[in-house]
Amino acid sequence: MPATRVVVNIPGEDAYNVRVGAGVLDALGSSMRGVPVLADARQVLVITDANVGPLYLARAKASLAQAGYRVSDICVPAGEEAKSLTVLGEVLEPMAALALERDCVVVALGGGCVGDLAGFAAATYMRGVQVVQVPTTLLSMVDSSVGGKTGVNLSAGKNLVGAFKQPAFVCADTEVLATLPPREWACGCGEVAKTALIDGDEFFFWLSDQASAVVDRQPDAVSEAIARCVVFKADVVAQDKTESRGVRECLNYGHTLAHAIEKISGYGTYSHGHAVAEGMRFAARMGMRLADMPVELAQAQGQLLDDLGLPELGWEASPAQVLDVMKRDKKARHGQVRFVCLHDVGQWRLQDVADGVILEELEEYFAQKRR
Ligand SMILES: NC(=O)c1ccc[n+]([C@@H]2O[C@H](COP(=O)([O-])OP(=O)(O)OC[C@H]3O[C@@H](n4cnc5c(N)ncnc54)[C@H](O)[C@@H]3O)[C@@H](O)[C@H]2O)c1
Ligand SMILES: O=C(O)C(=O)C[C@@H](O)[C@H](O)[C@H](O)COP(=O)(O)O
Ligand SMILES: [Zn+2]
Repeated sequence: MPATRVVVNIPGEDAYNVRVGAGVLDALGSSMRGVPVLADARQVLVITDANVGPLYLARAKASLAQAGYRVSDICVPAGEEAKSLTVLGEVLEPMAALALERDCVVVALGGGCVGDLAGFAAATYMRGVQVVQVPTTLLSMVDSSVGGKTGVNLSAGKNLVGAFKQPAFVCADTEVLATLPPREWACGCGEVAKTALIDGDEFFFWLSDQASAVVDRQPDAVSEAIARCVVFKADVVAQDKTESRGVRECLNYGHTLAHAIEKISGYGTYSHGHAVAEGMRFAARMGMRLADMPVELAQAQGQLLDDLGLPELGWEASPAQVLDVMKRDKKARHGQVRFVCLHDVGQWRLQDVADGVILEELEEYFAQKRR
């Protein structure tokens, strides 16, 4: 299957390409030379993690060196451990020690954790240098590498510090997905399902039909799922780059509970995508109670998640603690938690939910798990 290209054209930003295809990693350097803001750069810093580095760093570096870049690299811990202020410091100090100048380029080679950390390092080093995202997980190809949200976690909650920093280029080599463990595959499917549900009927029915092909990693289905997600996300971000116009919040469907699950259970216990899937199931409770979500839609969503290998999670916490963490969510206003609720596929609204209602629904949700 030939590589595909999606152009992300956000007002006020340089347009950038998302290149998706088998083997595109080997053309990373030459592709970057074709991007005007990267063409004259000399220094490249590749940031990767302890799992991805041994698998793909040599290939990335060879391609970059062949294109004439002087390449250094830094390896960070795998997973959420990398998304901390401590690790951010452990990246920024060596950047200065390497004497990287303002025209250097940071290349994020890894999943969403590397991408969020490296993007934030690029946003802050010398007040901002270019970043190229090279996503290596399904989740990062369908979601995190595009749109410019970067950042790290605080002990109070997920992604509580960060910056909007659009990449100059995104290089998604679908071949590297072959080494992705099954848990991480399902995790990516969580964000694919989210995107289909907020996009509309066409994507939702396609995904419902193709769920087993996606689970089995059939190349055509996987490439199509990635392309559909990127096209949709690019359109949303182009309308609302900084989530300030009431459009981008849709990408947060399922995330109100998801981020609470991730924080309370200890980052990394449940993957982000599994938490998002659970969060969509919980958001359906809110949707049915407060936002005209038909029960049939909640059932269809549940079926899709089951079919994608995302069963309900067996986690538990005190409702009061969950509510407390939810109040740190970036969608909350004046202490009021707000959920993205669906009233049809592709039709959503941001719903204020009273504390008492959240507590009641959490009680019932946990009670149902115990039955
Ligand atoms: N910025 C955004 O818009 C955005 C969007 C969605 C999610 N996120 C964030 O992304 C993070 C999750 O990203 P993720 O699911 O990619 O997790 P991740 O980065 O932790 O990667 C998952 C695991 O797979 C390993 N891995 C990565 N690529 C591999 C490969 N090709 N072969 C073998 N192993 C590989 C990693 O080392 C890690 O252990 C969360 O922190 C989430 O908050 C950000
Ligand atoms: O790009 C966005 O916008 C998203 O909300 C995508 C989400 O999948 C992603 O998890 C994001 O990091 C969540 O953002 P946050 O602002 O709630 O931290
Ligand atoms: Zn997410």
